[in-house]
Amino acid sequence: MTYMPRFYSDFIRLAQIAGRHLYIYVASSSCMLLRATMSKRALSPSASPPPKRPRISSTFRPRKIATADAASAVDSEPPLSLLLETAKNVKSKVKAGSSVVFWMRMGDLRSFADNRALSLASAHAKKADVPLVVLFVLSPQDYKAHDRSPRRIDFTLRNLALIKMSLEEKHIPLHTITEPTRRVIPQKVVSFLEHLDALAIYANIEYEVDELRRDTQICKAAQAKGIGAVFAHDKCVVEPGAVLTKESKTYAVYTPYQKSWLKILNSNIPHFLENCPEPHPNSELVHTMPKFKVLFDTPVPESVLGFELDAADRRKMEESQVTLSKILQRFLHTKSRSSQLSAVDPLAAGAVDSAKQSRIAVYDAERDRADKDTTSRLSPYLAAGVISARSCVRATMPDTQNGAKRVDGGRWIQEIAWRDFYVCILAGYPRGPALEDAYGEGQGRSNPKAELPLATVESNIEKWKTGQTGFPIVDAGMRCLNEMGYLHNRARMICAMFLVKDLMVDWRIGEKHFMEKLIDGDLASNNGGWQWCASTGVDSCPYFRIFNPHNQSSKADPTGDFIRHFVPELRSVRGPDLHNPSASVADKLGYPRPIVKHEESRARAMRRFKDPGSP
Ligand SMILES: Cc1cc2nc3c(=O)[nH]c(=O)nc-3n(C[C@H](O)[C@H](O)[C@H](O)COP(=O)(O)OP(=O)(O)OC[C@H]3O[C@@H](n4cnc5c(N)ncnc54)[C@H](O)[C@@H]3O)c2cc1C
Repeated sequence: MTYMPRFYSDFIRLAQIAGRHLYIYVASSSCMLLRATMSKRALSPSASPPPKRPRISSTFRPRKIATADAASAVDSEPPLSLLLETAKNVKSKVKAGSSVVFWMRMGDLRSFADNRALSLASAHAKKADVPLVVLFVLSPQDYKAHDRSPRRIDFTLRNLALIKMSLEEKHIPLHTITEPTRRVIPQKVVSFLEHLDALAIYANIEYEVDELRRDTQICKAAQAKGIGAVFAHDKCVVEPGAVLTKESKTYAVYTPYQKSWLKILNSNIPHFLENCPEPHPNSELVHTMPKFKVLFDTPVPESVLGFELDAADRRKMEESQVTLSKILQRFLHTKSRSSQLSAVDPLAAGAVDSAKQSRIAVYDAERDRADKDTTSRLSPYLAAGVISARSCVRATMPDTQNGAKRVDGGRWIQEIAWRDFYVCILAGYPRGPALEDAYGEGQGRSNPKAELPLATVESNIEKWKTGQTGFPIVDAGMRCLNEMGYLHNRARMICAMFLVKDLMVDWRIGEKHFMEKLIDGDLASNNGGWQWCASTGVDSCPYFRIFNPHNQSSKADPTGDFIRHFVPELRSVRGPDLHNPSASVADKLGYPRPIVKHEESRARAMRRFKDPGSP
């Protein structure tokens, strides 16, 4: 029996307006969480009273694991193919209309640069000489189904508020709907299209199963009413379906995928790296048309019920205004600094330019260090679509204007390809790739009851979540995640593998916890990352590769600064003790002793992998 993963129910660049820079939310010095660039939260300038905030029904229980029936339904009708087929299949004649609607989603929060569906919608509106309207649907049930973190929701709202203002400079309204019952979203959207007498709706594709099915429904309903529906690929550099094996299948192994990805990308750079034009402004007359005028007045809500930030998180939000391109430029042109932990302000003063020693130039050698700013820290922006993956790749091609149009495929570009890879896996194997359950079906990985009482397992999970395991690198990582909503990749791997292999806990528990905390939470990457660590996913780490947290600690944090920052109990400790404190040091400093013995748990994991069901 194969494991069926979750049933996928499912900062801002405001680049330039009228010659002035708009700003993005950025990771502040204390937190990846972002604060509005204004003294007060950047909300719609509207004077309208805030709309009633809908509740998520307490009876709403999203189905997390596919049933066999649901899985075979997904297999027989792959949702992405279904949507693409439906979108092609225009049966009725597209009627005349008086607007074009672009439906912005959580993953394409950019109103100016490089948004494919937005550009297409704008071109259509201009050609038809009708106004362009931007729609955003807030769906708390979908957020619950996807374990969205309040941080990610808050980030979305703050970005939306700024996008609304920037679009208004072009006389384009952004209308926000909050819909508490997700199953009615298709009819709500189609009614909105009818109300606006829309010619067509445009959106970038969301690759999760429920979202694809929802879009297929909308597509059919819109077409039946003579409204065009266009869904564009925008999330990836090379879209799902473009990189296939010789047998026309989605790759399940990264290395050949990445080679093929690079070849295909280089074979048609103008297409894959197209810089989609900004939307054209609407005529100012749109403000005099009652149907459109009211849309300018819809405020962006300040929060979504059930996803409010707690007071501590709110306090951590700090102001910071920078252009997003600056973060990227720093990564491309300045040296990494040990004064810069992986989660502090990516734009703190003191960066030093260097062509040979820039962070991207030494990325291959340094990327696993969590005690320096070795990586780009663009993931929150990429996950929210504030920056496109295309533009990240373009930025590494400085000679493009001079005619050298090749992507070099260096290590950092390979990470962007990993992101694409996981999206392809989600789209190509929506019920999950046919992989063996690492511990054997029915062994109850969330409760390895053969050995441990449930209470012990639950207590271990709690200690892992709160960073009280007695393994400094794991605790630093988990506390960083909790405090910042962001974690360095190597630290994610160490924490994840510890949960799965040392504590023998079902990786899905960790996957959910990460999603609920991360500001860059993304189903494809998070699920892929977790399955990699659990040795269950595509091209995952071999089961016998079990990180020793102490050894990993000295590699990921050779200076010890990362641990000392996030585990204040150990701030006075120097040398190897920091990575593996003795019982007497731990007791003296009030730091917990290790909750498991790594060598024993390693041996147990090996036994269980080789012989699922063994104690
Ligand atoms: C258990 C686990 C969970 C993860 N969950 C997420 C998640 O929810 N969202 C998310 O964006 N990434 C996730 N990752 C991947 C990775 O940890 C982050 O993308 C990375 O740490 C972001 O930091 P950065 O922007 O500085 O990355 P850089 O090293 O600068 O890489 C550039 C970009 O490439 C992409 N990327 C890099 N590594 C990976 C990877 N292993 N898989 C997929 N894409 C990658 C990201 O978009 C990243 O921003 C997870 C990894 C693990 C092991």
